[in-house]
Amino acid sequence: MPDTASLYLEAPPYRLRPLHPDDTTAMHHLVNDWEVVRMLSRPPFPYPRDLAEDWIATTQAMQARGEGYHFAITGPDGAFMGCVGLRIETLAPGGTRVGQLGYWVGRPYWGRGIASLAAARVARWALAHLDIASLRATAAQDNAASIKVLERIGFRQVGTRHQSFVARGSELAVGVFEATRADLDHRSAPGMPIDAQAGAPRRLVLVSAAALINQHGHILLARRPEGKSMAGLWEFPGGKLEAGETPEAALVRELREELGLDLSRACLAPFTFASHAYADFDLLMPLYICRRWKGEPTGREGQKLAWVAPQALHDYPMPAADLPFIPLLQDLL
Ligand SMILES: Nc1nc2c([nH]c(=O)n2[C@H]2C[C@H](O)[C@@H](COP(=O)(O)OP(=O)(O)OP(=O)(O)O)O2)c(=O)[nH]1
Ligand SMILES: [Mg+2]
Repeated sequence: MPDTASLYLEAPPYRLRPLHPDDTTAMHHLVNDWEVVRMLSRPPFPYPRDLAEDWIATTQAMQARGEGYHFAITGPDGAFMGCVGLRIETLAPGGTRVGQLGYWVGRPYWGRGIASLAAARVARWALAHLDIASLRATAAQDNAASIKVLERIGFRQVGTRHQSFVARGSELAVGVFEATRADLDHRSAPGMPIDAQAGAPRRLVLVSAAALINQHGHILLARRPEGKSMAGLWEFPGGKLEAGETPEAALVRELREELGLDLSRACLAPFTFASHAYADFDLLMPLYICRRWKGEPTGREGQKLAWVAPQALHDYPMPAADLPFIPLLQDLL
């Protein structure tokens, strides 16, 4: 299940919301169009109204079971313009969960970048809130518009295969695309040109983080919220040092801002550090152990929190820099 109750998303100037039986007429009208249907794999042409009704019911059932999330794309006036959604699939070997993304926009609304906005919004939402490692999508090789959408929002083509297209009565070659959190992070900074940092010297980012340990020997992890880089990964609470701040002062401030905790620098015991080269910066991050604080940790920035037993740390996907911490914490505890 998503870790947020809200399935009402903004993708300005458009809005996304769960599909509802009242959408049947508008949806049937827009999908029953050869130019739309021929690019979709499953619907036949002509597209009967019953199928629109069934599909809406299916999306509601999938959502209730946590198997998929499908949204109506609506205009500022509430007009129904298309759909975007994903189905969660478990890849056979290893059981990795991925989201299979799909979307379509009705012909009257083509050419406004709606699919890109809506698909990017749902992709970021899904990686931040669902337990999935990455997103997949396919696009027929003759569907240049859809391929452009995927590339624009950060998907990479990882292969090709054949898929049956019912309306066209044949198997067609489709491109298989993938996007990880890192792929989307490089595209998601609003208003920032993708190549803005090309040629700039590498940045060193200093971050202080804490392993808060409770009386049961469990460690507090926080899920990075949507809108931050690496959204959806579980981290040790903390944050960047401000100019002139010591690592301990920064951590005391961050734990107050992020978790509402009151603690003294004397409660922070240096434990180890991470030094990791990310694609676009180098991270240097001391990790402190903390066993005493005042207050009950609460996710003040909307982040989900979890107290995790040392042996379960591997079940919480973490930023690459944190992985060496896991055996060290398991040894300590
Ligand atoms: N806090 C924290 N950050 C981590 C961990 N692992 C890891 O790679 N990082 C990275 C993610 C970010 O690039 C950076 C910390 O940035 P942040 O976004 O939390 O910084 P902040 O709390 O100061 O937040 P902001 O004001 O910059 O939004 O360090 C971790 O375990 N804890
Ligand atoms: Mg932080």
